[in-house]
Amino acid sequence: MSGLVLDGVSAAYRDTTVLHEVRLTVSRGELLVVLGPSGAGKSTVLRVVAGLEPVTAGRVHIAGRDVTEARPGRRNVSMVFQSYALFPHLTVVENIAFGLEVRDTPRGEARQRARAAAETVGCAGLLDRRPGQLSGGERQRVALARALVREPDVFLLDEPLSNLDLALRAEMRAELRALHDRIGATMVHVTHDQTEALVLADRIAVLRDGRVEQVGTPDEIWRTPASTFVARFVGSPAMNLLPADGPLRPGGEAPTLPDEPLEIGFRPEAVILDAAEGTPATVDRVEVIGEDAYAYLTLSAGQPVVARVPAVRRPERGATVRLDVRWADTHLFHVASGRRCDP
Ligand SMILES: Nc1ncnc2c1ncn2[C@@H]1O[C@H](COP(=O)(O)OP(=O)(O)OP(=O)(O)O)[C@@H](O)[C@H]1O
Repeated sequence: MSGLVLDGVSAAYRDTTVLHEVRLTVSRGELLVVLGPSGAGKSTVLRVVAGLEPVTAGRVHIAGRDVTEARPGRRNVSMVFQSYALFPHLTVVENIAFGLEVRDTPRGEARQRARAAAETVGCAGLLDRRPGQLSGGERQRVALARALVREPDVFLLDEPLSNLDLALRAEMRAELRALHDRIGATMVHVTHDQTEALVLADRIAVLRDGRVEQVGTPDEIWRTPASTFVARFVGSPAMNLLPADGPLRPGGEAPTLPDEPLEIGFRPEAVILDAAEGTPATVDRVEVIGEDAYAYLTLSAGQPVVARVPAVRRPERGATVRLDVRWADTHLFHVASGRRCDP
């Protein structure tokens, strides 16, 4: 059974449509990450599911129930925000229990369930503190416990890790995944961070200008990006894209190409730098990050290419190198539509 279905959902702020017929199905117990750049409409997807914004077209189903017209309080979803939105004057246990108490759960029971939720997310030692006395990571746990305690049909997480520093973010990411696996909850997690999406998700929905560009497992998104947009958005540095009739002729067995303008995509790690028969390129800049180096090159016709090489074998700035890439490591896209071409 589906945990959540968005069936052709459109939404608008005043006269501006920001979601265009979004179709998404999240299975019960699945963790779907909605990934996209700023302004793509990610938060609006969550707000529509939570009932905080009306739809202008389409239907929303939660746990098999059509909730398109239902008020937020009747949807049984919990939302976790980037800002945590904890009440500063309440203690941790009061913050967690709050949502139950306003729904008339007897106080004793609410507190007991709050303690159990705090236990689940690892903040049981903080129950009597107030939010001002907590670190960012601890506040995040409390916000998660508060969402958890209501046993919602769907968890909606809006960039919940983006206020944390890099190390804590990686740690909380792993914990969030473990929490998901433990409680088997249906979750929709919004982020613009592709690493977070690749690590966390069962499936990723890439959103662009209010439209779903591709939905797939992290592996599918990485290995068979459906468009140049997805290809460039997922991966850092971004995938290289060159005209197929340009100077770079990949090596190995060539596919039969359709007779229309195409782009060849290949990731920085697919570039071979010291190929005997390769295409000449100039090294503009080299960045070393630990064991890896990224060489920023320009081909003779002026196109930029990024190559990842072991730091110990990095070329010198200003040097001329010969680069190659194997057909097997390339992706093809139609220039006109930007969509993937699988010849
Ligand atoms: N209350 C509002 N009134 C008018 N326009 C809005 C409102 N909220 C968002 N928008 C617009 O709707 C579009 C989608 O916004 P949304 O917040 O859903 O994007 P997002 O992908 O979550 O972005 P971010 O990653 O920056 O949070 C943007 O163009 C934004 O400017």
